[in-house]
Amino acid sequence: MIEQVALSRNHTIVAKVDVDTVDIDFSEMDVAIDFSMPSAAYGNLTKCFEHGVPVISGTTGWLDKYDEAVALCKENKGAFIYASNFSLGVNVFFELNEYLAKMMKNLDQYKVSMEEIHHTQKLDEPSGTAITLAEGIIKNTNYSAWKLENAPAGEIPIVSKRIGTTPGTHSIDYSSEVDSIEIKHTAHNREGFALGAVIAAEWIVGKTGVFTMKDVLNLG
Ligand SMILES: NC(=O)C1=CN([C@@H]2O[C@H](COP(=O)(O)OP(=O)(O)OC[C@H]3O[C@@H](n4cnc5c(N)ncnc54)[C@H](O)[C@@H]3O)[C@@H](O)[C@H]2O)C=CC1
Ligand SMILES: O=C(O)C1=N[C@H](C(=O)O)C[C@H](O)C1
Repeated sequence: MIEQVALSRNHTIVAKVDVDTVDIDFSEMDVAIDFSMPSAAYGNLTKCFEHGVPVISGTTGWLDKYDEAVALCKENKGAFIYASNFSLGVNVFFELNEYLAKMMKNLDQYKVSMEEIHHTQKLDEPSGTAITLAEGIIKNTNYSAWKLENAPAGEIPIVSKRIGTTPGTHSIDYSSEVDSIEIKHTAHNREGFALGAVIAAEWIVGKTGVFTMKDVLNLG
């Protein structure tokens, strides 16, 4: 999908890398896009930084090494964007989530919960997007952590479901005894993720530093 979107925007694919690729020619690359596997992402980023190639990273499930990746990028005067979700709609949804969380902060009668639904091939749970959403709530409320399923008071419960070929659905619910407020993002297909990643790749060429999709999309 990334290749298709990149070609449609008049880019050239100079290398395609998979698990069995032995030699990579970095010489013609303006930018690399990594959507691989949790266990592979950090190694792939490292190689790109060492070769002075900016990286757009969409792989989830490797963030225990995010700080190391940032340090390595800076050390090599490289350029780097990680996003748990590159779709334009989800990046607006991230902002909406934080805005709603700020308003709900002092309304103790509402309890928050989150649900994410993805295809059955997905390796990680909860989704990277759900973790970003939970972090957005934690930053703006008195919730201290998130937990899969049964969370104790003060932590955000996340329910992960794996159903068929679902591209990615995330919903956040604040419920009280008398009513509920729900916000939800539904990806209709995977094209939005690829388009956002290619837009980020176009944006980062020629820049040095560690950025986010908020920078790319100029979202306030
Ligand atoms: N940030 C975002 O917007 C999105 C993130 N993702 C994430 O991207 C990752 C990949 O997801 P999918 O495309 O659904 O998985 P997939 O399984 O369809 O594709 C992953 C590919 O990576 C390859 N691979 C394995 N080891 C590799 C290595 N060492 N170097 C390079 N490639 C390697 C696999 O052979 C496979 O072709 C997951 O972590 C997923 O959560 C997926 C969609 C959107
Ligand atoms: O694995 C996927 O498919 C997706 N992964 C990302 C995530 O973990 O949040 C983004 C999107 O939801 C699709």
